[in-house]
Amino acid sequence: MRLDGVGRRYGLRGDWVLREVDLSLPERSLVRFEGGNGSGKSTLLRMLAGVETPTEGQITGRPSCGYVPERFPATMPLTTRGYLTHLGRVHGLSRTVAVRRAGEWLERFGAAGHSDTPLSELSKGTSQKVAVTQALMARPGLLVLDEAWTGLDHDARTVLDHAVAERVAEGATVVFVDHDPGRLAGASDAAYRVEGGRLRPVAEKDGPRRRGGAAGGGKRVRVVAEGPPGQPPPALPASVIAEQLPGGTIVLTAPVAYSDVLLGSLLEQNWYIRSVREESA
Ligand SMILES: Nc1ncnc2c1ncn2[C@@H]1O[C@H](COP(=O)(O)OP(=O)(O)OP(=O)(O)O)[C@@H](O)[C@H]1O
Repeated sequence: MRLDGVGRRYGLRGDWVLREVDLSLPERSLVRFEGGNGSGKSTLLRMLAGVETPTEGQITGRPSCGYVPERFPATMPLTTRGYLTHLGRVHGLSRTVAVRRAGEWLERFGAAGHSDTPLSELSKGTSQKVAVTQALMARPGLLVLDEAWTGLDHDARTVLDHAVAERVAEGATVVFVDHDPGRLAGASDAAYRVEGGRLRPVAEKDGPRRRGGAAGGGKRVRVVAEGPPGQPPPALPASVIAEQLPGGTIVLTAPVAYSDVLLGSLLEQNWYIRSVREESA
């Protein structure tokens, strides 16, 4: 997906919120946006999600998109299940698959007990779980998360971290804004700051340690694994470093957020895990 000369202002004579944004968002990558209040982060994410059109410039190559807006409009007269089934259908899922996926995600987020609750009666946190679920259900190629962790309890935040890692490992582009600078630390492949109506890359804080790396340190896991003869390692996000040793052994270092997904995909492809160790940043 690409942005070329993208700009946005509200109204014909309004000030430009953003201008001259040129940006490439590769597949299988996690990209962080930061900036002060009112700098234009949500405006940028709305354009990425396609719910708002740039005033100038072009966005091309947008894959199917799941979007968690900063404020979730829980005003429809539907139950959680009814709403998620409806949204799943909008995203092109069959009714059966939509019901199943909604159930699975609500279970993961610890909100399965609220399937029959009207949206208007949900607590703020549960409502946020529904907002995140509707974005994840259709396994989108682009996931846009605007402060999506806000309001979630600790366990649900961890589930969302893992869900992000799963999407990236499956080849999606995930873009996010979060007020916590430690969110998904070390896992981002790129980071940008919105300031003064412009977008600029954030310099790496930990040097050229990681290929494709970006801002943030963060804990990493080191996995030593042996693959079936001749089999290449699974496709991995750029923030996972793979070092191939003679004899089919591979040493992978990955952000902690990716550890479950990484181990899962190695085991699925019949790799033998020799050791897993946490490394400090
Ligand atoms: N629908 C709108 N109509 C007019 N102005 C808008 C609209 N949406 C956003 N703006 C203006 O655009 C600017 C950027 O807002 P935006 O919400 O994108 O910032 P943000 O970086 O996400 O802020 P925050 O961190 O506070 O959420 C602000 O000056 C805001 O007032």
